[in-house]
Amino acid sequence: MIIVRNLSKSFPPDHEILSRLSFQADEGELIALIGGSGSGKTTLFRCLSLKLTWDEGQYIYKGNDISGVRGLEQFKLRKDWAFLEEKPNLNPRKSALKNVLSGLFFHKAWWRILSGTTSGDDHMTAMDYLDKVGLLDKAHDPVERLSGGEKQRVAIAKALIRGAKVIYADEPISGLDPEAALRVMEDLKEICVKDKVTIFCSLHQVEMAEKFGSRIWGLAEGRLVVDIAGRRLTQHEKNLVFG
Ligand SMILES: Nc1ncnc2c1ncn2[C@@H]1O[C@H](COP(=O)(O)OP(=O)(O)OP(=O)(O)O)[C@@H](O)[C@H]1O
Repeated sequence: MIIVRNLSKSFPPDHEILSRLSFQADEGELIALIGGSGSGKTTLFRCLSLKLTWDEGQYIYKGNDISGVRGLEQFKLRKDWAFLEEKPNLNPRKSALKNVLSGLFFHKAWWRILSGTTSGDDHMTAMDYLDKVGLLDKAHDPVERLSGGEKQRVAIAKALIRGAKVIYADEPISGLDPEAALRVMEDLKEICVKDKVTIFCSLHQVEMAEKFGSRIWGLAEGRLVVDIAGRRLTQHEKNLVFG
């Protein structure tokens, strides 16, 4: 589904962050990305979601070479992708339901956008996605009253209602208590398996990567030093990633 060859990215004046990365990611995979602080995990996700331009490299998505796409083509592609930030990008004063529905903005008829109305079908679909992430009973609560893990799960439901085929989750469980972290990871895993969404998930906790990753990538000094099927890492592999 995604093939990348020789992706490089530097920041001025001469700070190379990603160095000739090559990999493949298939539909329905949960790729757990581990690496020390500053190893380039966020930069990699921002490059893959075309939020950052690439210095070099070839990018194949669903069989099409999208290296260097711009403008409308880039906009269309980005509709396939969702970016989950460590602090979810939600409107705190609006309800969980309204936040999920806002994911449909680009799918709505113009008159519904202007009138601020929602169809019954959209409403039911949003409720279905909230149910999927276990938040049906919080649908009408303002997001500012939800816990960190619940906010993250609202963001997941919003990504799903948009029809995201690929989700970049940048440290989605950072700062969550163990139980909330587990629930977020279980939701992400389930949508990989059931909805065949491909998820890239950066994590600081190696055990979470081992438990949930169908693949584990390790990034160190701009290079992909580990690329294995999900399992316990050997001490040697941990040393490669964390030094
Ligand atoms: N816009 C930018 N301009 C210059 N340098 C940047 C920019 N964005 C990131 N960097 C640098 O790139 C390096 C990698 O940053 P990045 O945020 O990708 O790392 P990370 O692995 O996600 O780190 P962490 O785990 O701490 O979040 C860091 O040294 C950072 O300072």
